[in-house]
Amino acid sequence: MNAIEVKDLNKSYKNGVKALNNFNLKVKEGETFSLLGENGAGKSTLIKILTTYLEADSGSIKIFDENINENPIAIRSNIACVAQQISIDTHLSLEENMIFQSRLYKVPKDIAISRMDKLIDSFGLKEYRSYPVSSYSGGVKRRLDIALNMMSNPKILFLDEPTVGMDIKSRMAMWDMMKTIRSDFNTTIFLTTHYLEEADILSDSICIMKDGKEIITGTPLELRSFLGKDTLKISFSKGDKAKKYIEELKKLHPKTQVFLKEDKVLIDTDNGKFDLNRTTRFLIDNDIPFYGIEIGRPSLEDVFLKLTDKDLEVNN
Ligand SMILES: Nc1ncnc2c1ncn2[C@@H]1O[C@H](COP(=O)(O)OP(=O)(O)OP(=O)(O)O)[C@@H](O)[C@H]1O
Repeated sequence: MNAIEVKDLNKSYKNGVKALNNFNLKVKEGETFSLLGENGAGKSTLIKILTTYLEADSGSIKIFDENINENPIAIRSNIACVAQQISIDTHLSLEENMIFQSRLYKVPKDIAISRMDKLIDSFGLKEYRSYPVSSYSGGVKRRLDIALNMMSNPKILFLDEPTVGMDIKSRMAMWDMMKTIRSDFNTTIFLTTHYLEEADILSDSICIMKDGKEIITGTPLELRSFLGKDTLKISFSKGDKAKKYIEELKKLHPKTQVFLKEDKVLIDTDNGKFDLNRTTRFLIDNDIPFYGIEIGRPSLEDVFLKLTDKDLEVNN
């Protein structure tokens, strides 16, 4: 079943900006879905519409097969949205916040207590249970905020850039938490992030959007294979050495893209193994002092940069 199904969604603001332009999307139940796009692509507008804070101009949205406009109150009780600004009361402890939240959602007391225990246990938050939330770091506060939002047992959890500005240790703790939400609670996660590595690690599906349109949706593997090519990477001791030899490498690979990235020359290739062999031979035969040569698959970042390139036509 689809948790979310969006068809031909349009939204323009009063200033004339068309934030969503015939946007389409499907998110499957139980998956972790990441929405990627440059600043201004329309991600926040979409989340605001999906969480019923904003109305679209046209198009349709179904959340678990229910039309969002027909019963927004029922929809709201099935979703939770954690924005970048935390909603947890920092004067209270996590436990006090959770009990308060359960009352807001009219969760019976015994269910609320067992749910709270399970959440605290699953997320490894015991040490943060009883002290005021204000006593913890920003990264911990954000994890507590997510735990709090899980008290209503949402079917879909929207996370808007949950790790922005965090150090790597806090980000990894947050990733563990998201993996636990998926595995222990079967909650569908709808994530926006600017960190491609994060989307790659966590997502079942990724949608890249640009100018209010979906450009591509697929698994991280499918997106990577979109470029369909290997990249040959030749490392030099310094950037100026790479610069010195790039012209010769361009002559060896006249039909593909050969470009400089710091102290490396990168070459797109359709036949990695063949080009690896002949390029290595060329470097050795011509006494070119390289450090190393390797072939690799394009990263998600390569795909993202290619697809969101300002000069690229969007054909949907
Ligand atoms: N309230 C508003 N009034 C007018 N224009 C708006 C409003 N909110 C957003 N926009 C415009 O709509 C477009 C999409 O904005 P949106 O915030 O949805 O993008 P985003 O992908 O979330 O960007 P970011 O990654 O920077 O948060 C942008 O051009 C933005 O300037």
